[in-house]
Amino acid sequence: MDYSYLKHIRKIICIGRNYAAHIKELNNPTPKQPFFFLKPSSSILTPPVNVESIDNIGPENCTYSGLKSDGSNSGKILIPRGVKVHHEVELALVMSQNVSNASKDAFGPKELYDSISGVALSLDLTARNVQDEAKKKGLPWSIGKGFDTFLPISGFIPKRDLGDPASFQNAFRLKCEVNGVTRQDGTTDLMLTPMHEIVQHISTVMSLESGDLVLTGTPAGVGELHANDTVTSYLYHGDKLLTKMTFACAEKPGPYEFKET
Ligand SMILES: O=C([O-])CC(=O)C(=O)O
Ligand SMILES: [Mg+2]
Repeated sequence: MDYSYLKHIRKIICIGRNYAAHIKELNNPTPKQPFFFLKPSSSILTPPVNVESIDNIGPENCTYSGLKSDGSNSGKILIPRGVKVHHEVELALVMSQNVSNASKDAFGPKELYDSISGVALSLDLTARNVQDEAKKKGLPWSIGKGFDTFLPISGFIPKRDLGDPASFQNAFRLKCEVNGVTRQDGTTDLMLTPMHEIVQHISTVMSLESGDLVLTGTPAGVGELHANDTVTSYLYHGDKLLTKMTFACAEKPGPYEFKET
């Protein structure tokens, strides 16, 4: 697995509410235009070297000291005290070109395809009760989305494995299982805003730079993760499994505890 692409990230942009059934399950309003938020690169977590070793990775190793020289940062998903952590499986785009202030008529599926080097499978982990409080109080989502280990992400999948620009939008299926039970299973043809429009829109606000990641929103079925759970996600292109990743969850040691104020 190639994680070296993670060393070139300058920002991680995540689209919210891009699948109708997920909007409905959280009783959220449908956005009139795409909205997005940022996740810090310190939340990156890569899969363990082999799944058999998963039980041997202790949560004691819970301070972040940067990515390893190969771009990896393997470990467990850490559940902060008092936090309801939700899994959100998402397709991530890996940008390979700068896209700045693109206009709608000049940026279609082909331009999107030309501006990425490939994709990755990701989990936009969300501290749902922290986010709920932030929503209620009109505060930012940075805490709810940004804890360490809140961006489990796969190795790089180059675009040569991904068909042509015309079929790209509808080609993927995302799945997430917790302890062997399927929680999320959705296809990218269900996105409310297609990927070329997402990137075009983002670029009118903040320019996308080579290396940036764009997470494209989650399908329905989000749910809670607890310490000792095992979460496995899958990314398919048509019927072909592109990648699969498995993580264990553990309580996060240290001083943080969420209490609604
Ligand atoms: O937290 C949320 O519900 C927004 C979001 O990231 C998504 O829809 O993928
Ligand atoms: Mg999300």
